[in-house]
Amino acid sequence: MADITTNATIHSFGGRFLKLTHQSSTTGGPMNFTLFLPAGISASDPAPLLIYLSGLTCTPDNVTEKGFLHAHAAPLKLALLYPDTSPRGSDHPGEHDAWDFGSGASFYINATQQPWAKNYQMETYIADELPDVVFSNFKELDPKRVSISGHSMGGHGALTLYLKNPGKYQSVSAWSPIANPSACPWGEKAFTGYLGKDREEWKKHDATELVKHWKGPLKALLDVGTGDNFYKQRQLLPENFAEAVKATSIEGLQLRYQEGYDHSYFFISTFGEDHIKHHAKHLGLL
Ligand SMILES: N[C@@H](CCC(=O)N[C@@H](CS)C(=O)NCC(=O)O)C(=O)O
Repeated sequence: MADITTNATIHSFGGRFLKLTHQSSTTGGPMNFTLFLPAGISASDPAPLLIYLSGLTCTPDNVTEKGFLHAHAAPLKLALLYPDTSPRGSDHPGEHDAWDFGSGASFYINATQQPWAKNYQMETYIADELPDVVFSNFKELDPKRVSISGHSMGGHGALTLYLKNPGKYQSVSAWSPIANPSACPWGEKAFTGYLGKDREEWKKHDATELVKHWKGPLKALLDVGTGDNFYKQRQLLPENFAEAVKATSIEGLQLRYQEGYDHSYFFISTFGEDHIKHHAKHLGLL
């Protein structure tokens, strides 16, 4: 593990969290991520991997400490990868001033506008570089069985990476995803800053637009809380995604509205078991 630093090893539910840092060639600096390795996996019996992309303001610690996804993943021998939400080593003008843009708010896209284009290359980082680093260093993980999930901005990341890369992920799930970023204030701000003003470019990074071109079943589980203030403020727009799917012949979307639940990790942890089982089924564990 020459190019990865282990900052902490934490035992939980029979497995281990590894809090790790590596030097990324894609983002040009140090990147943190956390890996959960269940007990009883080995190079001869490798575990599939579920990637979880976090939401605005988060580091890998929020889900590690409050998501409890690993409690359900451990007995199924499903490994979990929690990447960071943006590069951390830079200091562009305004990068740390707002909680919904810049650090902690990459939107998991490759920025084309300066200065962000220099290192906010999170799509390539999450889709290509980080899995390569993980699978080359952890032979107890199976590179052929990978699924993706996320929360809020991370739900947008999970849906768009799944839709942009047919066959790369076995299944997708999201809690409270930003499902139509071109049409909500968070997405408009981020896409203008990272991609510029051309709304045609935005469509390439918007799940509600991308899904119109999807072929085959979706293998998607989405949960949204009806008590979520960001849902009420029309930042998430899952209904637009559902309408886009309905206009096609695509099957396999499970969109559930959970009465009274908010945007927090109380919501994520409550439905974590359902999401883990959804992925476990598509990854051949159930
Ligand atoms: N900072 C924002 C809230 C940001 C927020 O809710 N972030 C979500 C993701 S979109 C989150 O998971 N926050 C971290 C946490 O709850 O642990 C505010 O004050 O309204």
